[in-house]
Amino acid sequence: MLSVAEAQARILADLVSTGPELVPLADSWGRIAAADIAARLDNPPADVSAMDGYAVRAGDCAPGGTLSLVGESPAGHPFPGRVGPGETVRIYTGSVVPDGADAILIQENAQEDGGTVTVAVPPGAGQHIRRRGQDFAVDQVVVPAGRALTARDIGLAAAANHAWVAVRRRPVVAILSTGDEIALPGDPIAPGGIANSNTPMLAALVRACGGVPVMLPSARDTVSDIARLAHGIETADLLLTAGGASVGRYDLVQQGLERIGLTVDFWKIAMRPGKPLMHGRIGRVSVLGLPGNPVAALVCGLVFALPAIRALAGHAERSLPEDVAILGGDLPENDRRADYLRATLSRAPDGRLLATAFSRQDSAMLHTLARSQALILRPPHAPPARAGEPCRVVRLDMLAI
Ligand SMILES: Nc1nc2c(c(=O)[nH]1)N[C@H]1C(S)=C(S)[C@@H](COP(=O)(O)OP(=O)(O)OC[C@H]3O[C@@H](n4cnc5c(N)ncnc54)[C@H](O)[C@@H]3O)O[C@H]1N2
Ligand code: MOO
Repeated sequence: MLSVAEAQARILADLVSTGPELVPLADSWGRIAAADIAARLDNPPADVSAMDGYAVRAGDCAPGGTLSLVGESPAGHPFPGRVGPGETVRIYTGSVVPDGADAILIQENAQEDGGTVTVAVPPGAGQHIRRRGQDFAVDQVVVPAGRALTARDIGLAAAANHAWVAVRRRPVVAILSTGDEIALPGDPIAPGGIANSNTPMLAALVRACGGVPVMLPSARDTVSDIARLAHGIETADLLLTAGGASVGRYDLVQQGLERIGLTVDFWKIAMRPGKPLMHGRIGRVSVLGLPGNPVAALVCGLVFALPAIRALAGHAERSLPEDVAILGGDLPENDRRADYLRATLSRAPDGRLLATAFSRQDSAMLHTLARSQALILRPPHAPPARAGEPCRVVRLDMLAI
């Protein structure tokens, strides 16, 4: 069986990011920059005042001295002249500093009377002046390609004079759940039936990764129904299936998809939950066959679909947030499958992060999954571990998934 790292590498190996599209800057939140965004101007575009007061020549200012007021520089209306010896110009926060001036005398430290300004406390040279380009300079990259735009990036790109930005097209991810027993949530559940939790859960995961989920109707456990529902999948960027991945008589996802051209890259990995994971391709579309047990579907979704969707979306950051914690309880020796244990997080008295695994790790138990703040990572063949020992965790509490 393949290791988790090998499986991840093979899934990512041939994924190509989607192409760019232009969107209005204000609509670009959470989108992935398709190219570096470079400043179209210096910011500030000129030397400007950081305070309301008077533009002066610092050398002319002495306590009790007077200056002659020769004009005004309101924001957006720069003073056209020059501040000569013994002169000053009224100025405001954000206004352009006139030529000749080299400091701002704040108005609390001055007294204006007619055409004269009396200095109470002189400013130091350069004081209260924001220099041209001190925030960023023209042509400087302010948002690098591959970054998911935040509100702060949008403010920055706007300041850099961009109205539109090139972002990656969101990858379209089709989701196909299989199983005679599954019904739409809210519908009557027949005897032996179960509400379909995987499809809406995976759709939310896709959306959180920056993709556009397309929820296909669920397939019955027949080769023909699976092939029928996945027909035409070539227009998607990725197909996620859930269920029918294991070895039972009715686990028919591979056979169903083979009818429409699936070639399998690998099947089964050394991971718990998630052993029957399958990866393959139908034409240009990558296929991830997730196990049906909902916890296995979601954990495999995090470990394999998340980096794949982020790669398709052109996201520079593809890995899950990890941390080191100390174990809140003893753990037994592990077998050959990498284990992902649902756990809560708290703080030990010394402030260290404490990860405590739920006692039951059945991969059908969604309630413990929803309550988990972390997944404790147990490498294959890990020896028994005692409470207080360090462990690696995936920080589910840092993912809005
Ligand atoms: N003899 C063996 N049996 C199993 C093995 C094995 O190696 N040998 N592997 C086990 C592991 S590990 C897993 S995980 C499951 C995966 O099975 P499938 O992917 O074939 O999933 P199903 O059999 O279709 O369903 C499993 C379970 O999950 C429920 N389910 C399925 N789809 C949904 C859905 N959309 N929403 C909610 N619940 C769903 C389904 O009713 C089953 O209870 O196989 C083990 N068996
Ligand atoms: O993926 Mo299965 O859940 O390992 O039980």
